Amino acid sequence: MYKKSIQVAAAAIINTSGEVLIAKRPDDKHQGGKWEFPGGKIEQGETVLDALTRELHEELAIQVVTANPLIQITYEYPEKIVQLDVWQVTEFSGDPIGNEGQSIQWVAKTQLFNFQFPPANRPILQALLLPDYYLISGDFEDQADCLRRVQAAIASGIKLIQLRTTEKPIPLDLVKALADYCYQTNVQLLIKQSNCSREIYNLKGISGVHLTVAELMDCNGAVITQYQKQGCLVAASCHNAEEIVKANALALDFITLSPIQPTASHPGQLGLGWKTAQQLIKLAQCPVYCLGGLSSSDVGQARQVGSQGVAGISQFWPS
Ligand SMILES: Nc1nc2c([nH]c(=O)n2[C@@H]2O[C@H](COP(=O)(O)OP(=O)(O)OP(=O)(O)O)[C@@H](O)[C@H]2O)c(=O)[nH]1
Ligand SMILES: [Mg+2]
Repeated sequence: MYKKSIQVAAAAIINTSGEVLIAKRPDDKHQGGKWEFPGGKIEQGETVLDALTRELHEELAIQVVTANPLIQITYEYPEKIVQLDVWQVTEFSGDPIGNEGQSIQWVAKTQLFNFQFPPANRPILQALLLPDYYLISGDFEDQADCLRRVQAAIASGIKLIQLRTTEKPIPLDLVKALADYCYQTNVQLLIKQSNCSREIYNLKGISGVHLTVAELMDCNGAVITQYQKQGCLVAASCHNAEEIVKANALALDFITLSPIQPTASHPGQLGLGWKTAQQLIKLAQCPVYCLGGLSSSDVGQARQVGSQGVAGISQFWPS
């Protein structure tokens, strides 16, 4: 059956306290009664930013001053396909009002999950909550050294960490020490599924699991649902379209895409380059971190091609 596809510009408007503005959709509209990020259909001849500016003026009586791309999501509803181009609006003039009679509310980012949004919106909430950098742990000498490096990384502003070790299983003492520290500092710690036992995911301070590409391709939805029901984030490493399609089917919370540039750790392997990366990121229905041969100075470029930011080991792991 032919399904109509519509292009929509939507805004995560953020105030100086870091809260996000949400609005309630009228009961008689598609996904009526649910909360949304204000916005609407892109009209013929409009750029996304034109449409966003027009819609926010119509719906909220504000004028956009600064807006940057956040995430693009394509979602297939039973009756239509919606392509949402979501931008973050960090500066605007005027005081937002429900100009079409709709309720509006400022909400702390961490409270967004308590509101009912259309099903297309789940990745948008993740994109708002995830930071620009994803640290993948590198080599360390012993447990104390690992903890020291993680602490230094957190002190430098890192908020999301994947513990990657070659030891299987990861020593429980180490995981507990790291999880404790991450819990205290409000940092999200992900563990590789392959090298730990299930009980680890019940530890306070463990935020989720990162799947290798082999685990991703081998995985079924029931396993993922079980993790997500426990409140765990599920991430995976992807390198091509096939793997991204699998990550989409499993509704993962985020992925890494690599290698963007050639790296010393994979000699002889070409990088995807930014152009191919951009196409692959568009295909992904969750936030994507660019990985491989990048440094913190690449975060602007990474966001320009639609990704969440940059992941890395060598540039981010303290010595
Ligand atoms: N604005 C907005 N639309 C969303 C979100 N999530 C989501 O699935 N949608 C869907 O995207 C489409 C956007 O349409 P809209 O109703 O806002 O369009 P519009 O402002 O131009 O209004 P109109 O219906 O009067 O033309 C709807 O099908 C809506 O269900 C969201 O967070 N914000
Ligand atoms: Mg609208």
